[in-house]
Amino acid sequence: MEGGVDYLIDERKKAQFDVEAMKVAWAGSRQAFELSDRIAKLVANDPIFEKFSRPMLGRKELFKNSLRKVAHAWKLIIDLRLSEEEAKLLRHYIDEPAYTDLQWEMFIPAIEGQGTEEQKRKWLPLARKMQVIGSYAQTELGHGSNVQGLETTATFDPQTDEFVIHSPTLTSSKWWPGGTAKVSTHAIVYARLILDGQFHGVHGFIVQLRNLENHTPLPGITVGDIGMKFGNGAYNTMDNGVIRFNHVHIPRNQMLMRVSQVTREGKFVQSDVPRQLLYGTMVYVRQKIVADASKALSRAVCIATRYSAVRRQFGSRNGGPEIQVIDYKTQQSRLFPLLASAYAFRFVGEWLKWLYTDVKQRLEANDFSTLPEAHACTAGLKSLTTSATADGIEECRKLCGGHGYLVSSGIPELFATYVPACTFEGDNVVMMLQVARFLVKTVSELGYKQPVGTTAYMRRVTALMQSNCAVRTAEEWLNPGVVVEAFEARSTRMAVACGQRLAKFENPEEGFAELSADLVEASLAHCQVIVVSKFVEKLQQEIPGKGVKRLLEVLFYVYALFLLHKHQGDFLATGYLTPKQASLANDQLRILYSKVRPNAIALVDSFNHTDHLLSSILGRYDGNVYPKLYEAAFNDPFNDSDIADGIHQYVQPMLRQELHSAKL
Ligand SMILES: CCCCCCCC/C=C\CCC/C=C/C(=O)SCCNC(=O)CCNC(=O)[C@H](O)C(C)(C)COP(=O)(O)OP(=O)(O)OC[C@H]1O[C@@H](n2cnc3c(N)ncnc32)[C@H](O)[C@@H]1OP(=O)(O)O
Ligand SMILES: Cc1cc2nc3c(=O)[nH]c(=O)nc-3n(C[C@H](O)[C@H](O)[C@H](O)COP(=O)(O)OP(=O)(O)OC[C@H]3O[C@@H](n4cnc5c(N)ncnc54)[C@H](O)[C@@H]3O)c2cc1C
Repeated sequence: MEGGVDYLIDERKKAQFDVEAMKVAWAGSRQAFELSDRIAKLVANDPIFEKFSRPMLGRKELFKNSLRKVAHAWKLIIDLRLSEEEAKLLRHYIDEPAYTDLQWEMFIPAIEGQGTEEQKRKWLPLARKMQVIGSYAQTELGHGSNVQGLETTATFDPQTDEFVIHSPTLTSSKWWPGGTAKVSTHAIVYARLILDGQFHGVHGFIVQLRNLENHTPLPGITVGDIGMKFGNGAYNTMDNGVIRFNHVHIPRNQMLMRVSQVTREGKFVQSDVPRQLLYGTMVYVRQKIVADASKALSRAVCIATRYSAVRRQFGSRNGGPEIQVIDYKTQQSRLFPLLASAYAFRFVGEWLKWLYTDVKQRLEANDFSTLPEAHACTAGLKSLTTSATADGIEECRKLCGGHGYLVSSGIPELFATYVPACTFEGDNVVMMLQVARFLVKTVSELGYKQPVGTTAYMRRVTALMQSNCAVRTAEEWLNPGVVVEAFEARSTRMAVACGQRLAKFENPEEGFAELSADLVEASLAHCQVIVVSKFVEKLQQEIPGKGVKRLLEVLFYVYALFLLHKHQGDFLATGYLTPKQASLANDQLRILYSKVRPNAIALVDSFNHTDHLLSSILGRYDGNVYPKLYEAAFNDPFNDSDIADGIHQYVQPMLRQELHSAKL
């Protein structure tokens, strides 16, 4: 048999649940499913959005092609009168990082969150109609994580009622802002506010970068691209830029002034709004990144699962077919936890979106009480989900053996595009240290203040510190209460232990720095409590469709017990579990894998990914892998001719022993 078509047809027949209903559960609602299905097909059927050849293009061609796609998408948005939600889905399915990501996900949200009503009235309509194109210029050559360490200055000139934006050093050059090198006409530039020689913190300023008529940089602005990034194609469709300002004047009313204001006289006015709101755009994007993690992980898992069902190695009996690699327990123990993680991240992403919407409404009404919790959750979950997704994509590559390394598997480009998510919008370790600050504070207040929100479980600190797990059989692990309590006890014990060790330091900041590696582990444990609990909350809702809830329960246990197995050192060291109980959890995990196995293909079909989005021969819906791999090899432009450029010049002289006289 040449291809794998028959394997996937048989696999689909094994499903023990209603795949169409699972698609709805994955999408969140029937309406969400229909919307995204419609937009996915719109993109897949439009030849302008073709992306298979992307990794073969040179940088300039790649970039120009990306500009063409954006322009075509904008035309579709106008012609088809797409809503903002549909337009966002369109960008997602086009699947190409571009300046519009910054426009819609950073520039506009920054003005919405940090601008005054007057500023919003002026700038938002222009930006929403794409009459100005904006980016987010915070990071500099010398500082990214340490925002308070930024060096760009914004000095108020009372004579002209303007700010003077200046890059005083090489390291103050803005470095990384996407969309900036070649496209954006404006940027939100973060700079140190200087009034009458005094520093008043870092603030955001709307700075025009280019002439709107001819697109040339304005006087005093030096701008360019920072160079090729990791991987071919991938993030190289984006023009990440460097900007240097030489005393650039902007009107006073272009400082984003919701948090603090500068008066005509040059006086600094601090409103009741906390200064952390200046970081609000990052909170918004971190939440988006969490919601997006399941999309990226599910793509890789879909490819690896379909291919694992097609691929056969060893074990042929009496000349019969060999074993499908998906039937190897080792393959299942690597693949199925990732499949379960995709579902777990989907549900926690949905919850975080809800949390963010709630916080946003509160902030608009000047209620800042839930901001610290929102910051800790978005920072921690951004770190947890992106690290797990990046590692998961790479694991999927290995699960596909040698063919996974081919660009046509779709995995290398997915990995290269995804992996910077571990760094941008806050380095993942730096983000976990923010969670650690929040946890340390929570633990130190336990005696007199009831923890709320995602730390509410720590109200039961005494029970969680003293009681131990009661599981006696592998079957007893199939109880959501038992599983969640194990995660809560481990997290509480790790956080309290950190708190006790910190208390021994005279200088708390010194202690925090010394114990930071342990604090990051405690923060991860807390974030895992959130993911596990939100999965359970999802299962408590009504989930229609034959067998859908049962399968989601199986995936929940796979996710949680896999984590328990992976981190069993923590569970044992904190004394909540015995080695016997940890081993029983692992026994249960093996049983769960065999429950996932017949449903594996149907579970990845439920993501409803089009072949266009996957852009993968290994992950094709029809499983027709081998003929298509063979065909793609010979369609590669490198195979246009049997004799490659350079053969006559460099190889033939060697073969003929004529290298001494060859012109090299
Ligand atoms: C492939 C995935 C695709 C997903 C698609 C999504 C959309 C795509 C859109 C665009 C593509 C991405 C482009 C990338 C853009 C960028 O990367 S922009 C730059 C991002 N930069 C960062 O994230 C910098 C990280 N650093 C910081 O956030 C901060 O500097 C800090 C590390 C938090 C430290 O700040 P600072 O020194 O000022 O603060 P502290 O003294 O530590 O803390 C003071 C108190 O403030 C609290 N805090 C900090 N941050 C926040 C916040 N954001 N909100 C609320 N509160 C905050 C902190 O906890 C302290 O509180 P405490 O005093 O009570 O302890
Ligand atoms: C593809 C991409 C797109 C980007 N787009 C934008 C954009 O549009 N706009 C923008 O402004 N920026 C953008 N950035 C920049 C990005 O936000 C920063 O790179 C990021 O915030 C990390 O900061 P850094 O580079 O300074 O890392 P660093 O902080 O220098 O990190 C280096 C190492 O130091 C460690 N470290 C740093 N501080 C601490 C600490 N306190 N404790 C322990 N360890 C620490 C980190 O964990 C890391 O291992 C982009 C970056 C990338 C890769």
